[in-house]
Amino acid sequence: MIKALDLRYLKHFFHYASAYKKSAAIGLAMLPLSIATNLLFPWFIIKVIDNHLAVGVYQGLYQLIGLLVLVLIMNYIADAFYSYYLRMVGQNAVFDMRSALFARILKLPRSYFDKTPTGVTLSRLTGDLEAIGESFVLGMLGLVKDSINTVALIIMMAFIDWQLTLLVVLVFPPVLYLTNFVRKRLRAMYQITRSSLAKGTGFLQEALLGVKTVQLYRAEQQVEAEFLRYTDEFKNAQLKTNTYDAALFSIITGVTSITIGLIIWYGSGKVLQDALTLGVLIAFINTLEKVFVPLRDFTSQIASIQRSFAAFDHIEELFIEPLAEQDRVLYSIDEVHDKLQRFESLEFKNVSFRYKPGGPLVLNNVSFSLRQGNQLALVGTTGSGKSTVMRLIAKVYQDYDGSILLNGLELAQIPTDQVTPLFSLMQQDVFLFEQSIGFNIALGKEGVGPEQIKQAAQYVYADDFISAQPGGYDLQLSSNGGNLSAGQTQLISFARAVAQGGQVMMLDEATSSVDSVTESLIQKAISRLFKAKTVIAIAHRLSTIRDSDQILVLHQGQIVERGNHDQLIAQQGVYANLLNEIEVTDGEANLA
Ligand SMILES: Nc1ncnc2c1ncn2[C@@H]1O[C@H](COP(=O)(O)OP(=O)(O)OP(=O)(O)O)[C@@H](O)[C@H]1O
Repeated sequence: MIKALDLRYLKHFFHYASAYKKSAAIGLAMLPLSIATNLLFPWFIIKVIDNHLAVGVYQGLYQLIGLLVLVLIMNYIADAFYSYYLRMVGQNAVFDMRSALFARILKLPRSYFDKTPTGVTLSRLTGDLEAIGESFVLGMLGLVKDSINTVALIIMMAFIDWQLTLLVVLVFPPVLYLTNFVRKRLRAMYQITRSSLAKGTGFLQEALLGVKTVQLYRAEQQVEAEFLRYTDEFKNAQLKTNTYDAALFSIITGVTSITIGLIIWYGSGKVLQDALTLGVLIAFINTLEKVFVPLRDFTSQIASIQRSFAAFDHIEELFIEPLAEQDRVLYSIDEVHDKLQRFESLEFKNVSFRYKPGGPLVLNNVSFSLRQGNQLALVGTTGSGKSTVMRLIAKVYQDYDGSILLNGLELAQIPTDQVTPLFSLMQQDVFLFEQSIGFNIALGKEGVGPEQIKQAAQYVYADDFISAQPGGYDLQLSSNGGNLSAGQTQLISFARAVAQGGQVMMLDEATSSVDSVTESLIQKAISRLFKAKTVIAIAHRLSTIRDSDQILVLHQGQIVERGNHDQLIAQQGVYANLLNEIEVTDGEANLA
């Protein structure tokens, strides 16, 4: 009943469960005990009725009942241990799977995050894994125990009376056919519920992250309507699955009742003809309940397992999503380690790039070079490809055409962890975690102590404002630096880049204007960096551009002009036009 495809999904689950073999062994060892004690029960009924009650012999009856109670207690204990240990294994496996998946997600390439909404990934790690922990583990435990119990009980019933057993067994094929029929529809429905739940969670997360914007623009009703659209999809799919579940449950219950009625009718006739003892008939009816209850439960167990297979589908997608450096031919660390101790040069040779196969060319035949100690500015209209150049250097995307040489080595073939220490990046769209200022400055740099954090902040003139905060470097930031001004956020981003300690500073200058005091601090920090480091800057400030050795003017992914400020002004081309469009703020010019 479980397809080969499904078994492939289970591979990961069993891999993680195999770490808990001991507990699994204890749990499984309880199964034979549970089944044996279960089988003994009808035997006791036959003995009590036929040897004692029906013939009026009380001698030995109490001992028999005592034994019966003992067997029942053992049955309960075996069942409890079976569930406890195997559930523990299941939950531990799910816990380990979540940790492994989270670690894996952190290593996925940016293209994965481009195509997958955050909420979808979030719901994989929460809802889908919970579905596996609950639906799969509990469903499986019940299914395994009930299946073995049912087969054992049927064999025992056949020994007691094969004709009555045949009557029972004849009902099985249509019941199983029906179960399978509904099961297929249920699986499709569970797919829809799980993916609409994921989309809804994604939307919820985005709306909560952007709640300040929603309130500011009075977009509450619009956002609420959108959320209802997602919940409606989920609700409708859920209602359909409930209908299938309920239909299946009542059909099986009906079939059970009819079969029990037939057995009573047929069995009573045999008892009256002395072809069957009363004890056997009562034991038979009692056992029948034990066979049909699991048969009925099979459907809900299977439904539960179906639910988890939809979740396994999603989890498997995460397991097979290629990692950033998977299947790439890389230099060995020994080959490149010594060559990358110092930044010497970076060269783009006819580099072209598209974000998606078949998508538009975002960089088209870009060539330039940068030597140690130089400052390179990238300017151009919005969408011209400036950030893309930075992303390629930072190895955020690696599938470029042409060649990018770092110290003469092909960038795509250098393991990322050998490249990143050379570069420090100051992002325009900085993300600050709800942690201390110190944590945010030292992000990703283990071993950076308070002294170095302070030095980094001093370097970019951020120390004064940080020290003036209540708690100083220990001030806890609210969501994405909500308790800081835009300028302060930029200064922290700047300090973060300096704390990274890279030899090449990549600056993605913010376009948003800040107050004049912060602006002058940023200017001072940039000119300090220009004197000390190799810099690649996406430049919007005229001062940054003017101080650069080389300016590349990008337009629709191509370098249309290059040179220093004076040379480009003299050309009276695109650059000069761009400068004409500048917005003059407080005597300082910014390129839009
Ligand atoms: N993740 C992405 N997936 C697909 N296309 C993208 C992606 N990121 C950027 N683009 C596209 O690539 C082009 C260049 O984008 P890029 O961010 O490099 O421009 P930019 O010059 O830095 O612009 P800006 O000055 O506005 O930041 C744009 O047309 C943009 O729409």
